[in-house]
Amino acid sequence: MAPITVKKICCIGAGYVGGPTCAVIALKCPNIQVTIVDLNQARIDAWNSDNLPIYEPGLDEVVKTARGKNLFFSTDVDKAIAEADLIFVSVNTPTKKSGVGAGYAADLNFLQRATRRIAEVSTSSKIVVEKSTVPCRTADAMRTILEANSKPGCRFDILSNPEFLAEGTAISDLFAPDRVLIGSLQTESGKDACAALANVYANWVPRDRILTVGLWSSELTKLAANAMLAQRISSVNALSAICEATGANIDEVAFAVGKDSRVGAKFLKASVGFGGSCFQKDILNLVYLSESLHLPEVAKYWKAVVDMNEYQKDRFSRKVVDTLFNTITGKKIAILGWAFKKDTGDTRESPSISICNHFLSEKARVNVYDPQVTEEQIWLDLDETSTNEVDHKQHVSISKSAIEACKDAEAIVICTEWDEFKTLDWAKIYEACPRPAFVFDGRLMLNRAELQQIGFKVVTIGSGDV
Ligand SMILES: NC(=O)C1=CN([C@@H]2O[C@H](COP(=O)(O)OP(=O)(O)OC[C@H]3O[C@@H](n4cnc5c(N)ncnc54)[C@H](O)[C@@H]3O)[C@@H](O)[C@H]2O)C=CC1
Ligand SMILES: O=C(O)[C@H]1O[C@H](OP(=O)(O)OP(=O)(O)OC[C@H]2O[C@@H](n3ccc(=O)[nH]c3=O)[C@H](O)[C@@H]2O)[C@H](O)[C@@H](O)[C@@H]1O
Repeated sequence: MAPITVKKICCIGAGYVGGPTCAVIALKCPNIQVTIVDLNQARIDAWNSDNLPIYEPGLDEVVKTARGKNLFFSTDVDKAIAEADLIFVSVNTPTKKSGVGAGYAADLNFLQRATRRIAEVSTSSKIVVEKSTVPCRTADAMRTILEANSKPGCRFDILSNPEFLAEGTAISDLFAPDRVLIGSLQTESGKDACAALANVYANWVPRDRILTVGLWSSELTKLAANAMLAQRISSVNALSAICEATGANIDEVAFAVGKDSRVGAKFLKASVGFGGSCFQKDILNLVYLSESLHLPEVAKYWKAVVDMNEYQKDRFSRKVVDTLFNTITGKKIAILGWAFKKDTGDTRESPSISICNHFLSEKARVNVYDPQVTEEQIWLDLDETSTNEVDHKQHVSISKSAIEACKDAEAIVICTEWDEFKTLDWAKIYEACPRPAFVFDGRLMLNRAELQQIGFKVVTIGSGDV
């Protein structure tokens, strides 16, 4: 059979993954027409405007270069499916909120609806690519749905092509990925489909970085990669508690441990805990999968990574209260950073939300500043997570600058590692704070000695003295 040449791509889901990933494909493959579709009209309108729906360094330039040439954003899902020869399914797969597996299993409703739509509107054969993160063997369910609903003469080859980009560095990750992983059935047509997708990536990714494996290995690799990354953070955060109790310093410990080339230096930064839409969701998904496979010890092992993360967020919040002489009632606390990490406006599962809610339960007055997160989003996050113990509308205010947020604050709590916090005029901030003035560095990012020199009492994750 002649090799399949992909000419038209449709991406279902214009979110944090579908948008940047397929915009980069369009940029790097001028001969392929890429249409990114979504049911959410507001999101598509934003993709078609000067104000893109997500903040990601370098994304504006990519979109502006390709949009209108070979990159299109639309709500006409059916038309884009019908025209495409390859379809990425890049819809959300959140943790299930109710029913069997609630709190653990992935909710595959969006994925299944998109799959059903592909079957219903396709009049020609398609390569269907799982881009969303899914439990192992989801491709089986997709195949069953596609085959049961397809028209005569349409065949569907299903590939798994999980995405490894991290938010904040999505564009550089997509330009130069460590690897691209493609899983397929090891049948002739499965391998042909795999080769067709590999040829798309080969427009800019070196061949030796394009890994081709079996479908189930590919699906499981994505969950495994996130679980192992998160495990490193929980490990270093667990050690940070020992450091605080012994006077050891977690940055020194992590640096020395990471010098062992078998361990490696990356992803060993102690923090207030990991956030983001995926680590927790994907580990819980792995826990559920392990339990379904009657592997309770394996489930328990991975669950501990999430438990340690909850412990770290709670431990940090308690430490703030303890240090402020066991009460923060009525005290003003500045939270610097609301996004789950720097260089993104994404707040999903951000540790700042849990930490703020902890302070609110102690009836503190909280002032929040983040350079990228909108006021509307901060209120939405608090509305969604409020326990109704305290009226957050009365106790929280949102500032337009870090300096404004810190004015009159008895404690300044760094939750996100935005670069601008390093270069703030800390002496000026100190002047506007009541004494004693505390800085809680939840990201180990500030120069402790300089702050102490100014007069601040400094408390950091993973080191002993105040
Ligand atoms: N956010 C990230 O950094 C990464 C996410 N992933 C995975 O990628 C998947 C997508 O994640 P995000 O892009 O963050 O989600 P998202 O929530 O930002 O975007 C998903 C989009 O799909 C749309 N959608 C849902 N059902 C649809 C349908 N039937 N037809 C058309 N559009 C539909 C939604 O309206 C939404 O705009 C998830 O499985 C996630 O685990 C993987 C790697 C990185
Ligand atoms: O599947 C996904 O969604 C993605 O999840 C993560 O990417 P992301 O969540 O965007 O960001 P990370 O850089 O991994 O950070 C996650 C959280 O861990 C925290 N973190 C990270 C590294 C570290 O050393 N310490 C630490 O606390 C970050 O501050 C953040 O809250 C993975 O890094 C990506 O490879 C993966 O594709």
